[in-house]
Amino acid sequence: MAKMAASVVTESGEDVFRKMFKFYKRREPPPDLREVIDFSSGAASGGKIVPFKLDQAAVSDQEAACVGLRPIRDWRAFGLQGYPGFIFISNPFLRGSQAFWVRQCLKTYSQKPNVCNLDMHMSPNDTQDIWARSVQAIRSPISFKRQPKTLLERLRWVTLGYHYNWDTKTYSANSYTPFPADLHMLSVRITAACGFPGFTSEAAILNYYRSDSSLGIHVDESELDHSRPLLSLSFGQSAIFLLGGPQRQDPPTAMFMHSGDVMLMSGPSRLLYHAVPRILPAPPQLATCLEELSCALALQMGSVLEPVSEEDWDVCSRYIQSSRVNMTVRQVLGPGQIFPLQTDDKHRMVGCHDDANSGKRKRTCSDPVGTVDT
Ligand SMILES: O=C(O)CCC(=O)C(=O)O
Ligand SMILES: [Fe+2]
Repeated sequence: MAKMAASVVTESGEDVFRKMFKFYKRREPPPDLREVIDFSSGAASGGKIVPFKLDQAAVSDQEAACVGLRPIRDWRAFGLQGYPGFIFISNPFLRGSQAFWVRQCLKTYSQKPNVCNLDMHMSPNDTQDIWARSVQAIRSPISFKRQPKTLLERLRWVTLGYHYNWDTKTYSANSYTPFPADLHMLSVRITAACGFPGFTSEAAILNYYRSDSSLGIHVDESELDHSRPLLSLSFGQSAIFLLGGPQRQDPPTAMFMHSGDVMLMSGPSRLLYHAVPRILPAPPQLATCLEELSCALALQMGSVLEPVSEEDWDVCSRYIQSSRVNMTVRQVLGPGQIFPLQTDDKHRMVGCHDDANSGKRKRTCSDPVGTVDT
């Protein structure tokens, strides 16, 4: 791979990013993962991982605990040489608190008025309560073998706040529902600790990955204010994340994202191309931590976390045994900024959610630049 990354376009004329995407997506023979950076262990860093200095005074221990985070001084935060503005925090969550956020992603944020992929071809009545319509089947011992799939198993994306329009690749004032207060609070605390006070969570895209899902090469540029960071939170199974350059064909760096890991793309890294070619089982030492997600958590006064019932956790833990959920939280508008009357096509996101199993793209992806061969 190192040899391949040396030039931007290979002999076959295929760009290096696309080639690496295919390399890591490949099943047979399985790809060599030795060059994938693992922030949890420091593996394959090649000296590229550097410590990142957090603003410890920005968030008190109690404020951190209220959203399920460890004291800031205990976080393991890193930067990556060659990627100024890219910040990686290796699972800053308190033991047991990820369960709450997983439950929010599966049970709460999937509810109306939020928008999801199923709304694209089903009536609002039929997508009314994805969780309630799915739990019984998921809890039955033969559920994962059974056909047809539950709505929860068919969920691919949910949008919050300003709902991203996959066709026009824009946000608009006309398509907005209140952003969840708990997720806003989590986002504000993380971004403040990373040196970005006053972050306003205005939109989020939640991606639900099954073991054979991937996310194509794209850049998130539809937001109108790129001076605000893009915050990414991952739960469940692990993923390989490819972080590229400002040009689509620039060679990317591969890294693992495990459950609880947090990433910020800010400054010069805010508009870098990236992709998720592969979902992988959580490594054994982290898988035990996933099983422990339901352990009782001492809740602080003022905490946004609520206890997760055993029944709910039973469904969540079955789901994340084979799935990954990622939330990207975005500030769309700068202070005092408003949407232009007519949004134009320069704010485009070329991401597309591949589902290798269905052979169909779950997101409209009209720009061929964003298309990834599967
Ligand atoms: O799943 C991930 O880690 C990345 C998600 C992403 O890039 C996006 O939603 O724009
Ligand atoms: Fe993205």
